[in-house]
Order: sequence, then structure tokens, then C-alpha cells
Amino acid sequence: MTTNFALPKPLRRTGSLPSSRTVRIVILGQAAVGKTAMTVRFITKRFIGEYDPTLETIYRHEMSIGGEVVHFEILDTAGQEEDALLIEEKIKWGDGFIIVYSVTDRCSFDEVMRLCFLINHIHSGPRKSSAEPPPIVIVANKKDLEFDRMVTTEDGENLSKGLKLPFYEISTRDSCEETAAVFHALYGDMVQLLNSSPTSFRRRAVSKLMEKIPRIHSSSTLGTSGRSFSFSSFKDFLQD
Ligand SMILES: Nc1nc2c(ncn2[C@@H]2O[C@H](COP(=O)(O)OP(=O)(O)OP(=O)(O)O)[C@@H](O)[C@H]2O)c(=O)[nH]1
Repeated sequence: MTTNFALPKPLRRTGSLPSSRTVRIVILGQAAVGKTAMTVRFITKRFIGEYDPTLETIYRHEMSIGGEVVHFEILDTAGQEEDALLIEEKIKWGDGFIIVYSVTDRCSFDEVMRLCFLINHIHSGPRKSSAEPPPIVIVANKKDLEFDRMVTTEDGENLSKGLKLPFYEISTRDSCEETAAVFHALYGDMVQLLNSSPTSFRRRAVSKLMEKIPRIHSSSTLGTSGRSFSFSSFKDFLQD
């Protein structure tokens, strides 16, 4: 699966591939807000209704953006409360962040601010590795569930204004484009940050715990028709 988007310049050049770069995105938010659905929608363009509650997964996916190959590594975190140290490791690992809440779940909205402060705190801690705060976008998901809505659009906009962060209200179920727009916007912000502050994405040391997180590779890279999601629940949704 190859997707072409006109976006700005190089992010990070890696190793022997002169025109490729890797970006690490962490998806945060409470349980059942749609983190996995969003990630899978972005990668496969499909909406898959039911998942087992996520433990932790890193999805790897390549696509062409602005004529260059971008290697996305997307960490879909577990929504349930967890060890503070573990969440810190995951946040350290990321270059950019998507904080998701559901418009049908007030608690998930209330959690956004805490997550945002946590990210900024960890990325500007005593062993400060970046000059600028990392790019973050706030996503209100499930806007199709209008009758169950508990968080208004205005609530979301006010929060984003207060935090000075981009805000998207989307329905992962109804719109592939809205979902993709979130990832593209974050990627654009990451490019911009790197251009203005080249040391911002210096890799931070993370614990070996990160290596234990299962990785799923979509090998739908440029010019090939192969797919290699290796777990059965997605096979039916991927066409060669
Ligand atoms: N109506 C509607 N349902 C959605 C939407 N996005 C996700 N869902 C549903 O919400 C439920 C939870 O979605 P998940 O993607 O598993 O949520 P999650 O945040 O990854 O959950 P955890 O893995 O437990 O943290 C599933 O039943 C999805 O089908 C949406 O935009 N609209």
C-alpha cells in the first residue's frame, strides 16, 4: 500500500537509504477511545470494529510522503492505568504524540491534560534532550455517536486553545481521510520542528522493556504488493 501526500521536506535521514527517515509516534488515551482503530485505519484504510483490548503493539509502516519514504513506527499503548515508569519509557521513546479521547466519554477527555503535561515534563526533564516540546495533537474520536456525546466540540476546542495544541474531531469509523489527516498533520509538525530545531529528535535512551513490545510490520512498501501483517484478525482486511 503506497500513499502519496504532498508534504514538506525530509525529517530524518537514516543509514544507507538516503531518502528515508523514521518517525516514532505514540498514541495515548484511555481504554476504548479508539487508539487501535485509528492506527489500523491509517495503515490499512479499513475500519475494523472489534479488537481485543490492546496490550502494547508497535506498528511499522512505510509510505511515500512528498517523494520520500517515511518509516512510521506507531506505538499503540494500552489504555488501562499502568506503571508510571513504563509510561515514562514509552513517552521517552516517541518523537510525536497523538492524545485521543472519545466524545462519548468525559473521563477520557479529562485525561488529556494530564497526558499532555506528562509528555512535556518527560521531554523537558533534567536530562533535557530537546530544545522544543515535542509535537502533540489532540483527537476527539467517535463524533459519529452524536446521541451519546458527552463532550462538545467547543470543549475540545477550548482545551486545545488552552494547551496551544492542534485539535481534530473525527470519526475513525466513518472517515479514513479524517484519520489520515491527523497523522499527516502530526508528521508535518515533526518536519517543521526538525527543520527549526535539528537536535529535537535526538534519540533518547530507553530501557530494554521497549524491546519486548511486539512489532507488527506492514511491508506494503513502495512498488510492492506484499502485505505482512502477521496476525490473523487483520488478514481478511488486507488485499494483495
Ligand atoms: N462508533 C464508533 N466506534 C468507534 C470509533 N473508533 C473506534 N470505535 C470503537 O470503539 C471500540 C474501542 O476501539 P479500540 O480501537 O479498541 O480502542 P482502544 O483505545 O485501542 O482501546 P484499548 O486497546 O482498550 O486501549 C471498538 O468497539 C471500536 O470499534 C468511531 O470513530 N466510531
